[in-house]
This record gives sequence, C-alpha cells and structure tokens, in this order.
Amino acid sequence: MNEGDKRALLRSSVREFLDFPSPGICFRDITPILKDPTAFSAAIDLFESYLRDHFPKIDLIAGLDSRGFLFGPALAQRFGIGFVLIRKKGKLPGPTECVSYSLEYGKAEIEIQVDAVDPGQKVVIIDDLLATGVKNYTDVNILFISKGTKWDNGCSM
Ligand SMILES: O=P(O)(O)OC[C@H]1O[C@H](OP(=O)(O)OP(=O)(O)O)[C@H](O)[C@@H]1O
Ligand SMILES: Nc1ncnc2[nH]cnc12
Repeated sequence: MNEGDKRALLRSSVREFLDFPSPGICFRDITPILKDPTAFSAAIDLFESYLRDHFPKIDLIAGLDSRGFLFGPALAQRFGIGFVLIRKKGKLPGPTECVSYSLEYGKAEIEIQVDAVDPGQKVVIIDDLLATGVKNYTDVNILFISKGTKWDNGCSM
C-alpha cells in the first residue's frame, strides 16, 4: 500500500460521534484503527516514515495517557528505542514532575517520572489526536521536544 492509500485508510477508519462526551463536541473515535491490523500498521508506518524523514536522532518515545500508549510502544520498536509514560496524575510511583493543562472538554494533570528522560535526550511525544492541544495541528500528531527546552516541531497526518 502506498502512503496515500495508508492515509486514506486511516481517515476512513476514524469515526465521528456528535455530542460525545458532552453537547457540542465531535468525538473522533480511533478504535477502528486498532481493530484492523492493516490500519494499525499503516498508522505506525506513517509515523515512522515522517520521523525518519524529518528527525535524524530520536532517543525515546513518550506516550500520553491513555491513547498515546496504544501507538507509542509499537513506534518505539520500529526505531529500537525505549518508550516512557506520561500519565494522569497519581499513577506513577517515585519522584515525578507534573503539569496541568486544559483539554477540549475539561482539565487534567499529567506526570512523568523524573528519571524517565536524561538531559539532552531527544524525545518524541506521541498521542492519538490533538483537539485544542496545539493550534493548527489536528488528528494524529507527533510533537517533538528537547527536555527542559521547547517544542521543536509537530505534524499532522
Ligand atoms: O488537544 P486536547 O484538547 O488536549 O485533546 C486531546 C487529548 O484528549 C484525549 O485524551 P484524554 O485526556 O481525553 O484521555 P484518554 O486518551 O484516556 O481518552 C486525547 O487522547 C488527547 O490526549
Ligand atoms: N474531539 C475529540 N475526539 C476524541 N478525543 C478527544 N479528546 C479531546 N477531544 C477529543
């Protein structure tokens, strides 16, 4: 399957539910991607090829609780690198760093273990979709950060 076919398959695999979980929200349901191994492979292929084209050095993949956990480990395997968890507050043991943020509906606090990332490591943060997270980027996204510095880049598939 070529890249265009993969994108088309993914688009057709995301269902929309209006007014879920609250009135006015159009919820984009990615569960059909996970149910179809061809679609899931296509998602990981597209993430991988984007990263290989744009970023020569990646040390770690970090996944956002919870749907980022569905894609991140498979992607990390493709690169032979590790996967670390960014979880909702109160789920990770030991010393953590925490930040609060607003979602399309509601607020959350997320945490990472302080030893999850070493200074200077290049980390890809992966999630299933952005709604309000970063302006101009929607659907399946990859964002890059260098720990303790700034967002470097982002993409939408
Ligand atoms: O762009 P935003 O406004 O931040 O919305 C997108 C975020 O919301 C969803 O996660 P959620 O916190 O609902 O958790 P879930 O993955 O467990 O459903 C989704 O997986 C993203 O992480
Ligand atoms: N519109 C949306 N669809 C699916 N998950 C979401 N999380 C936040 N906004 C969402």
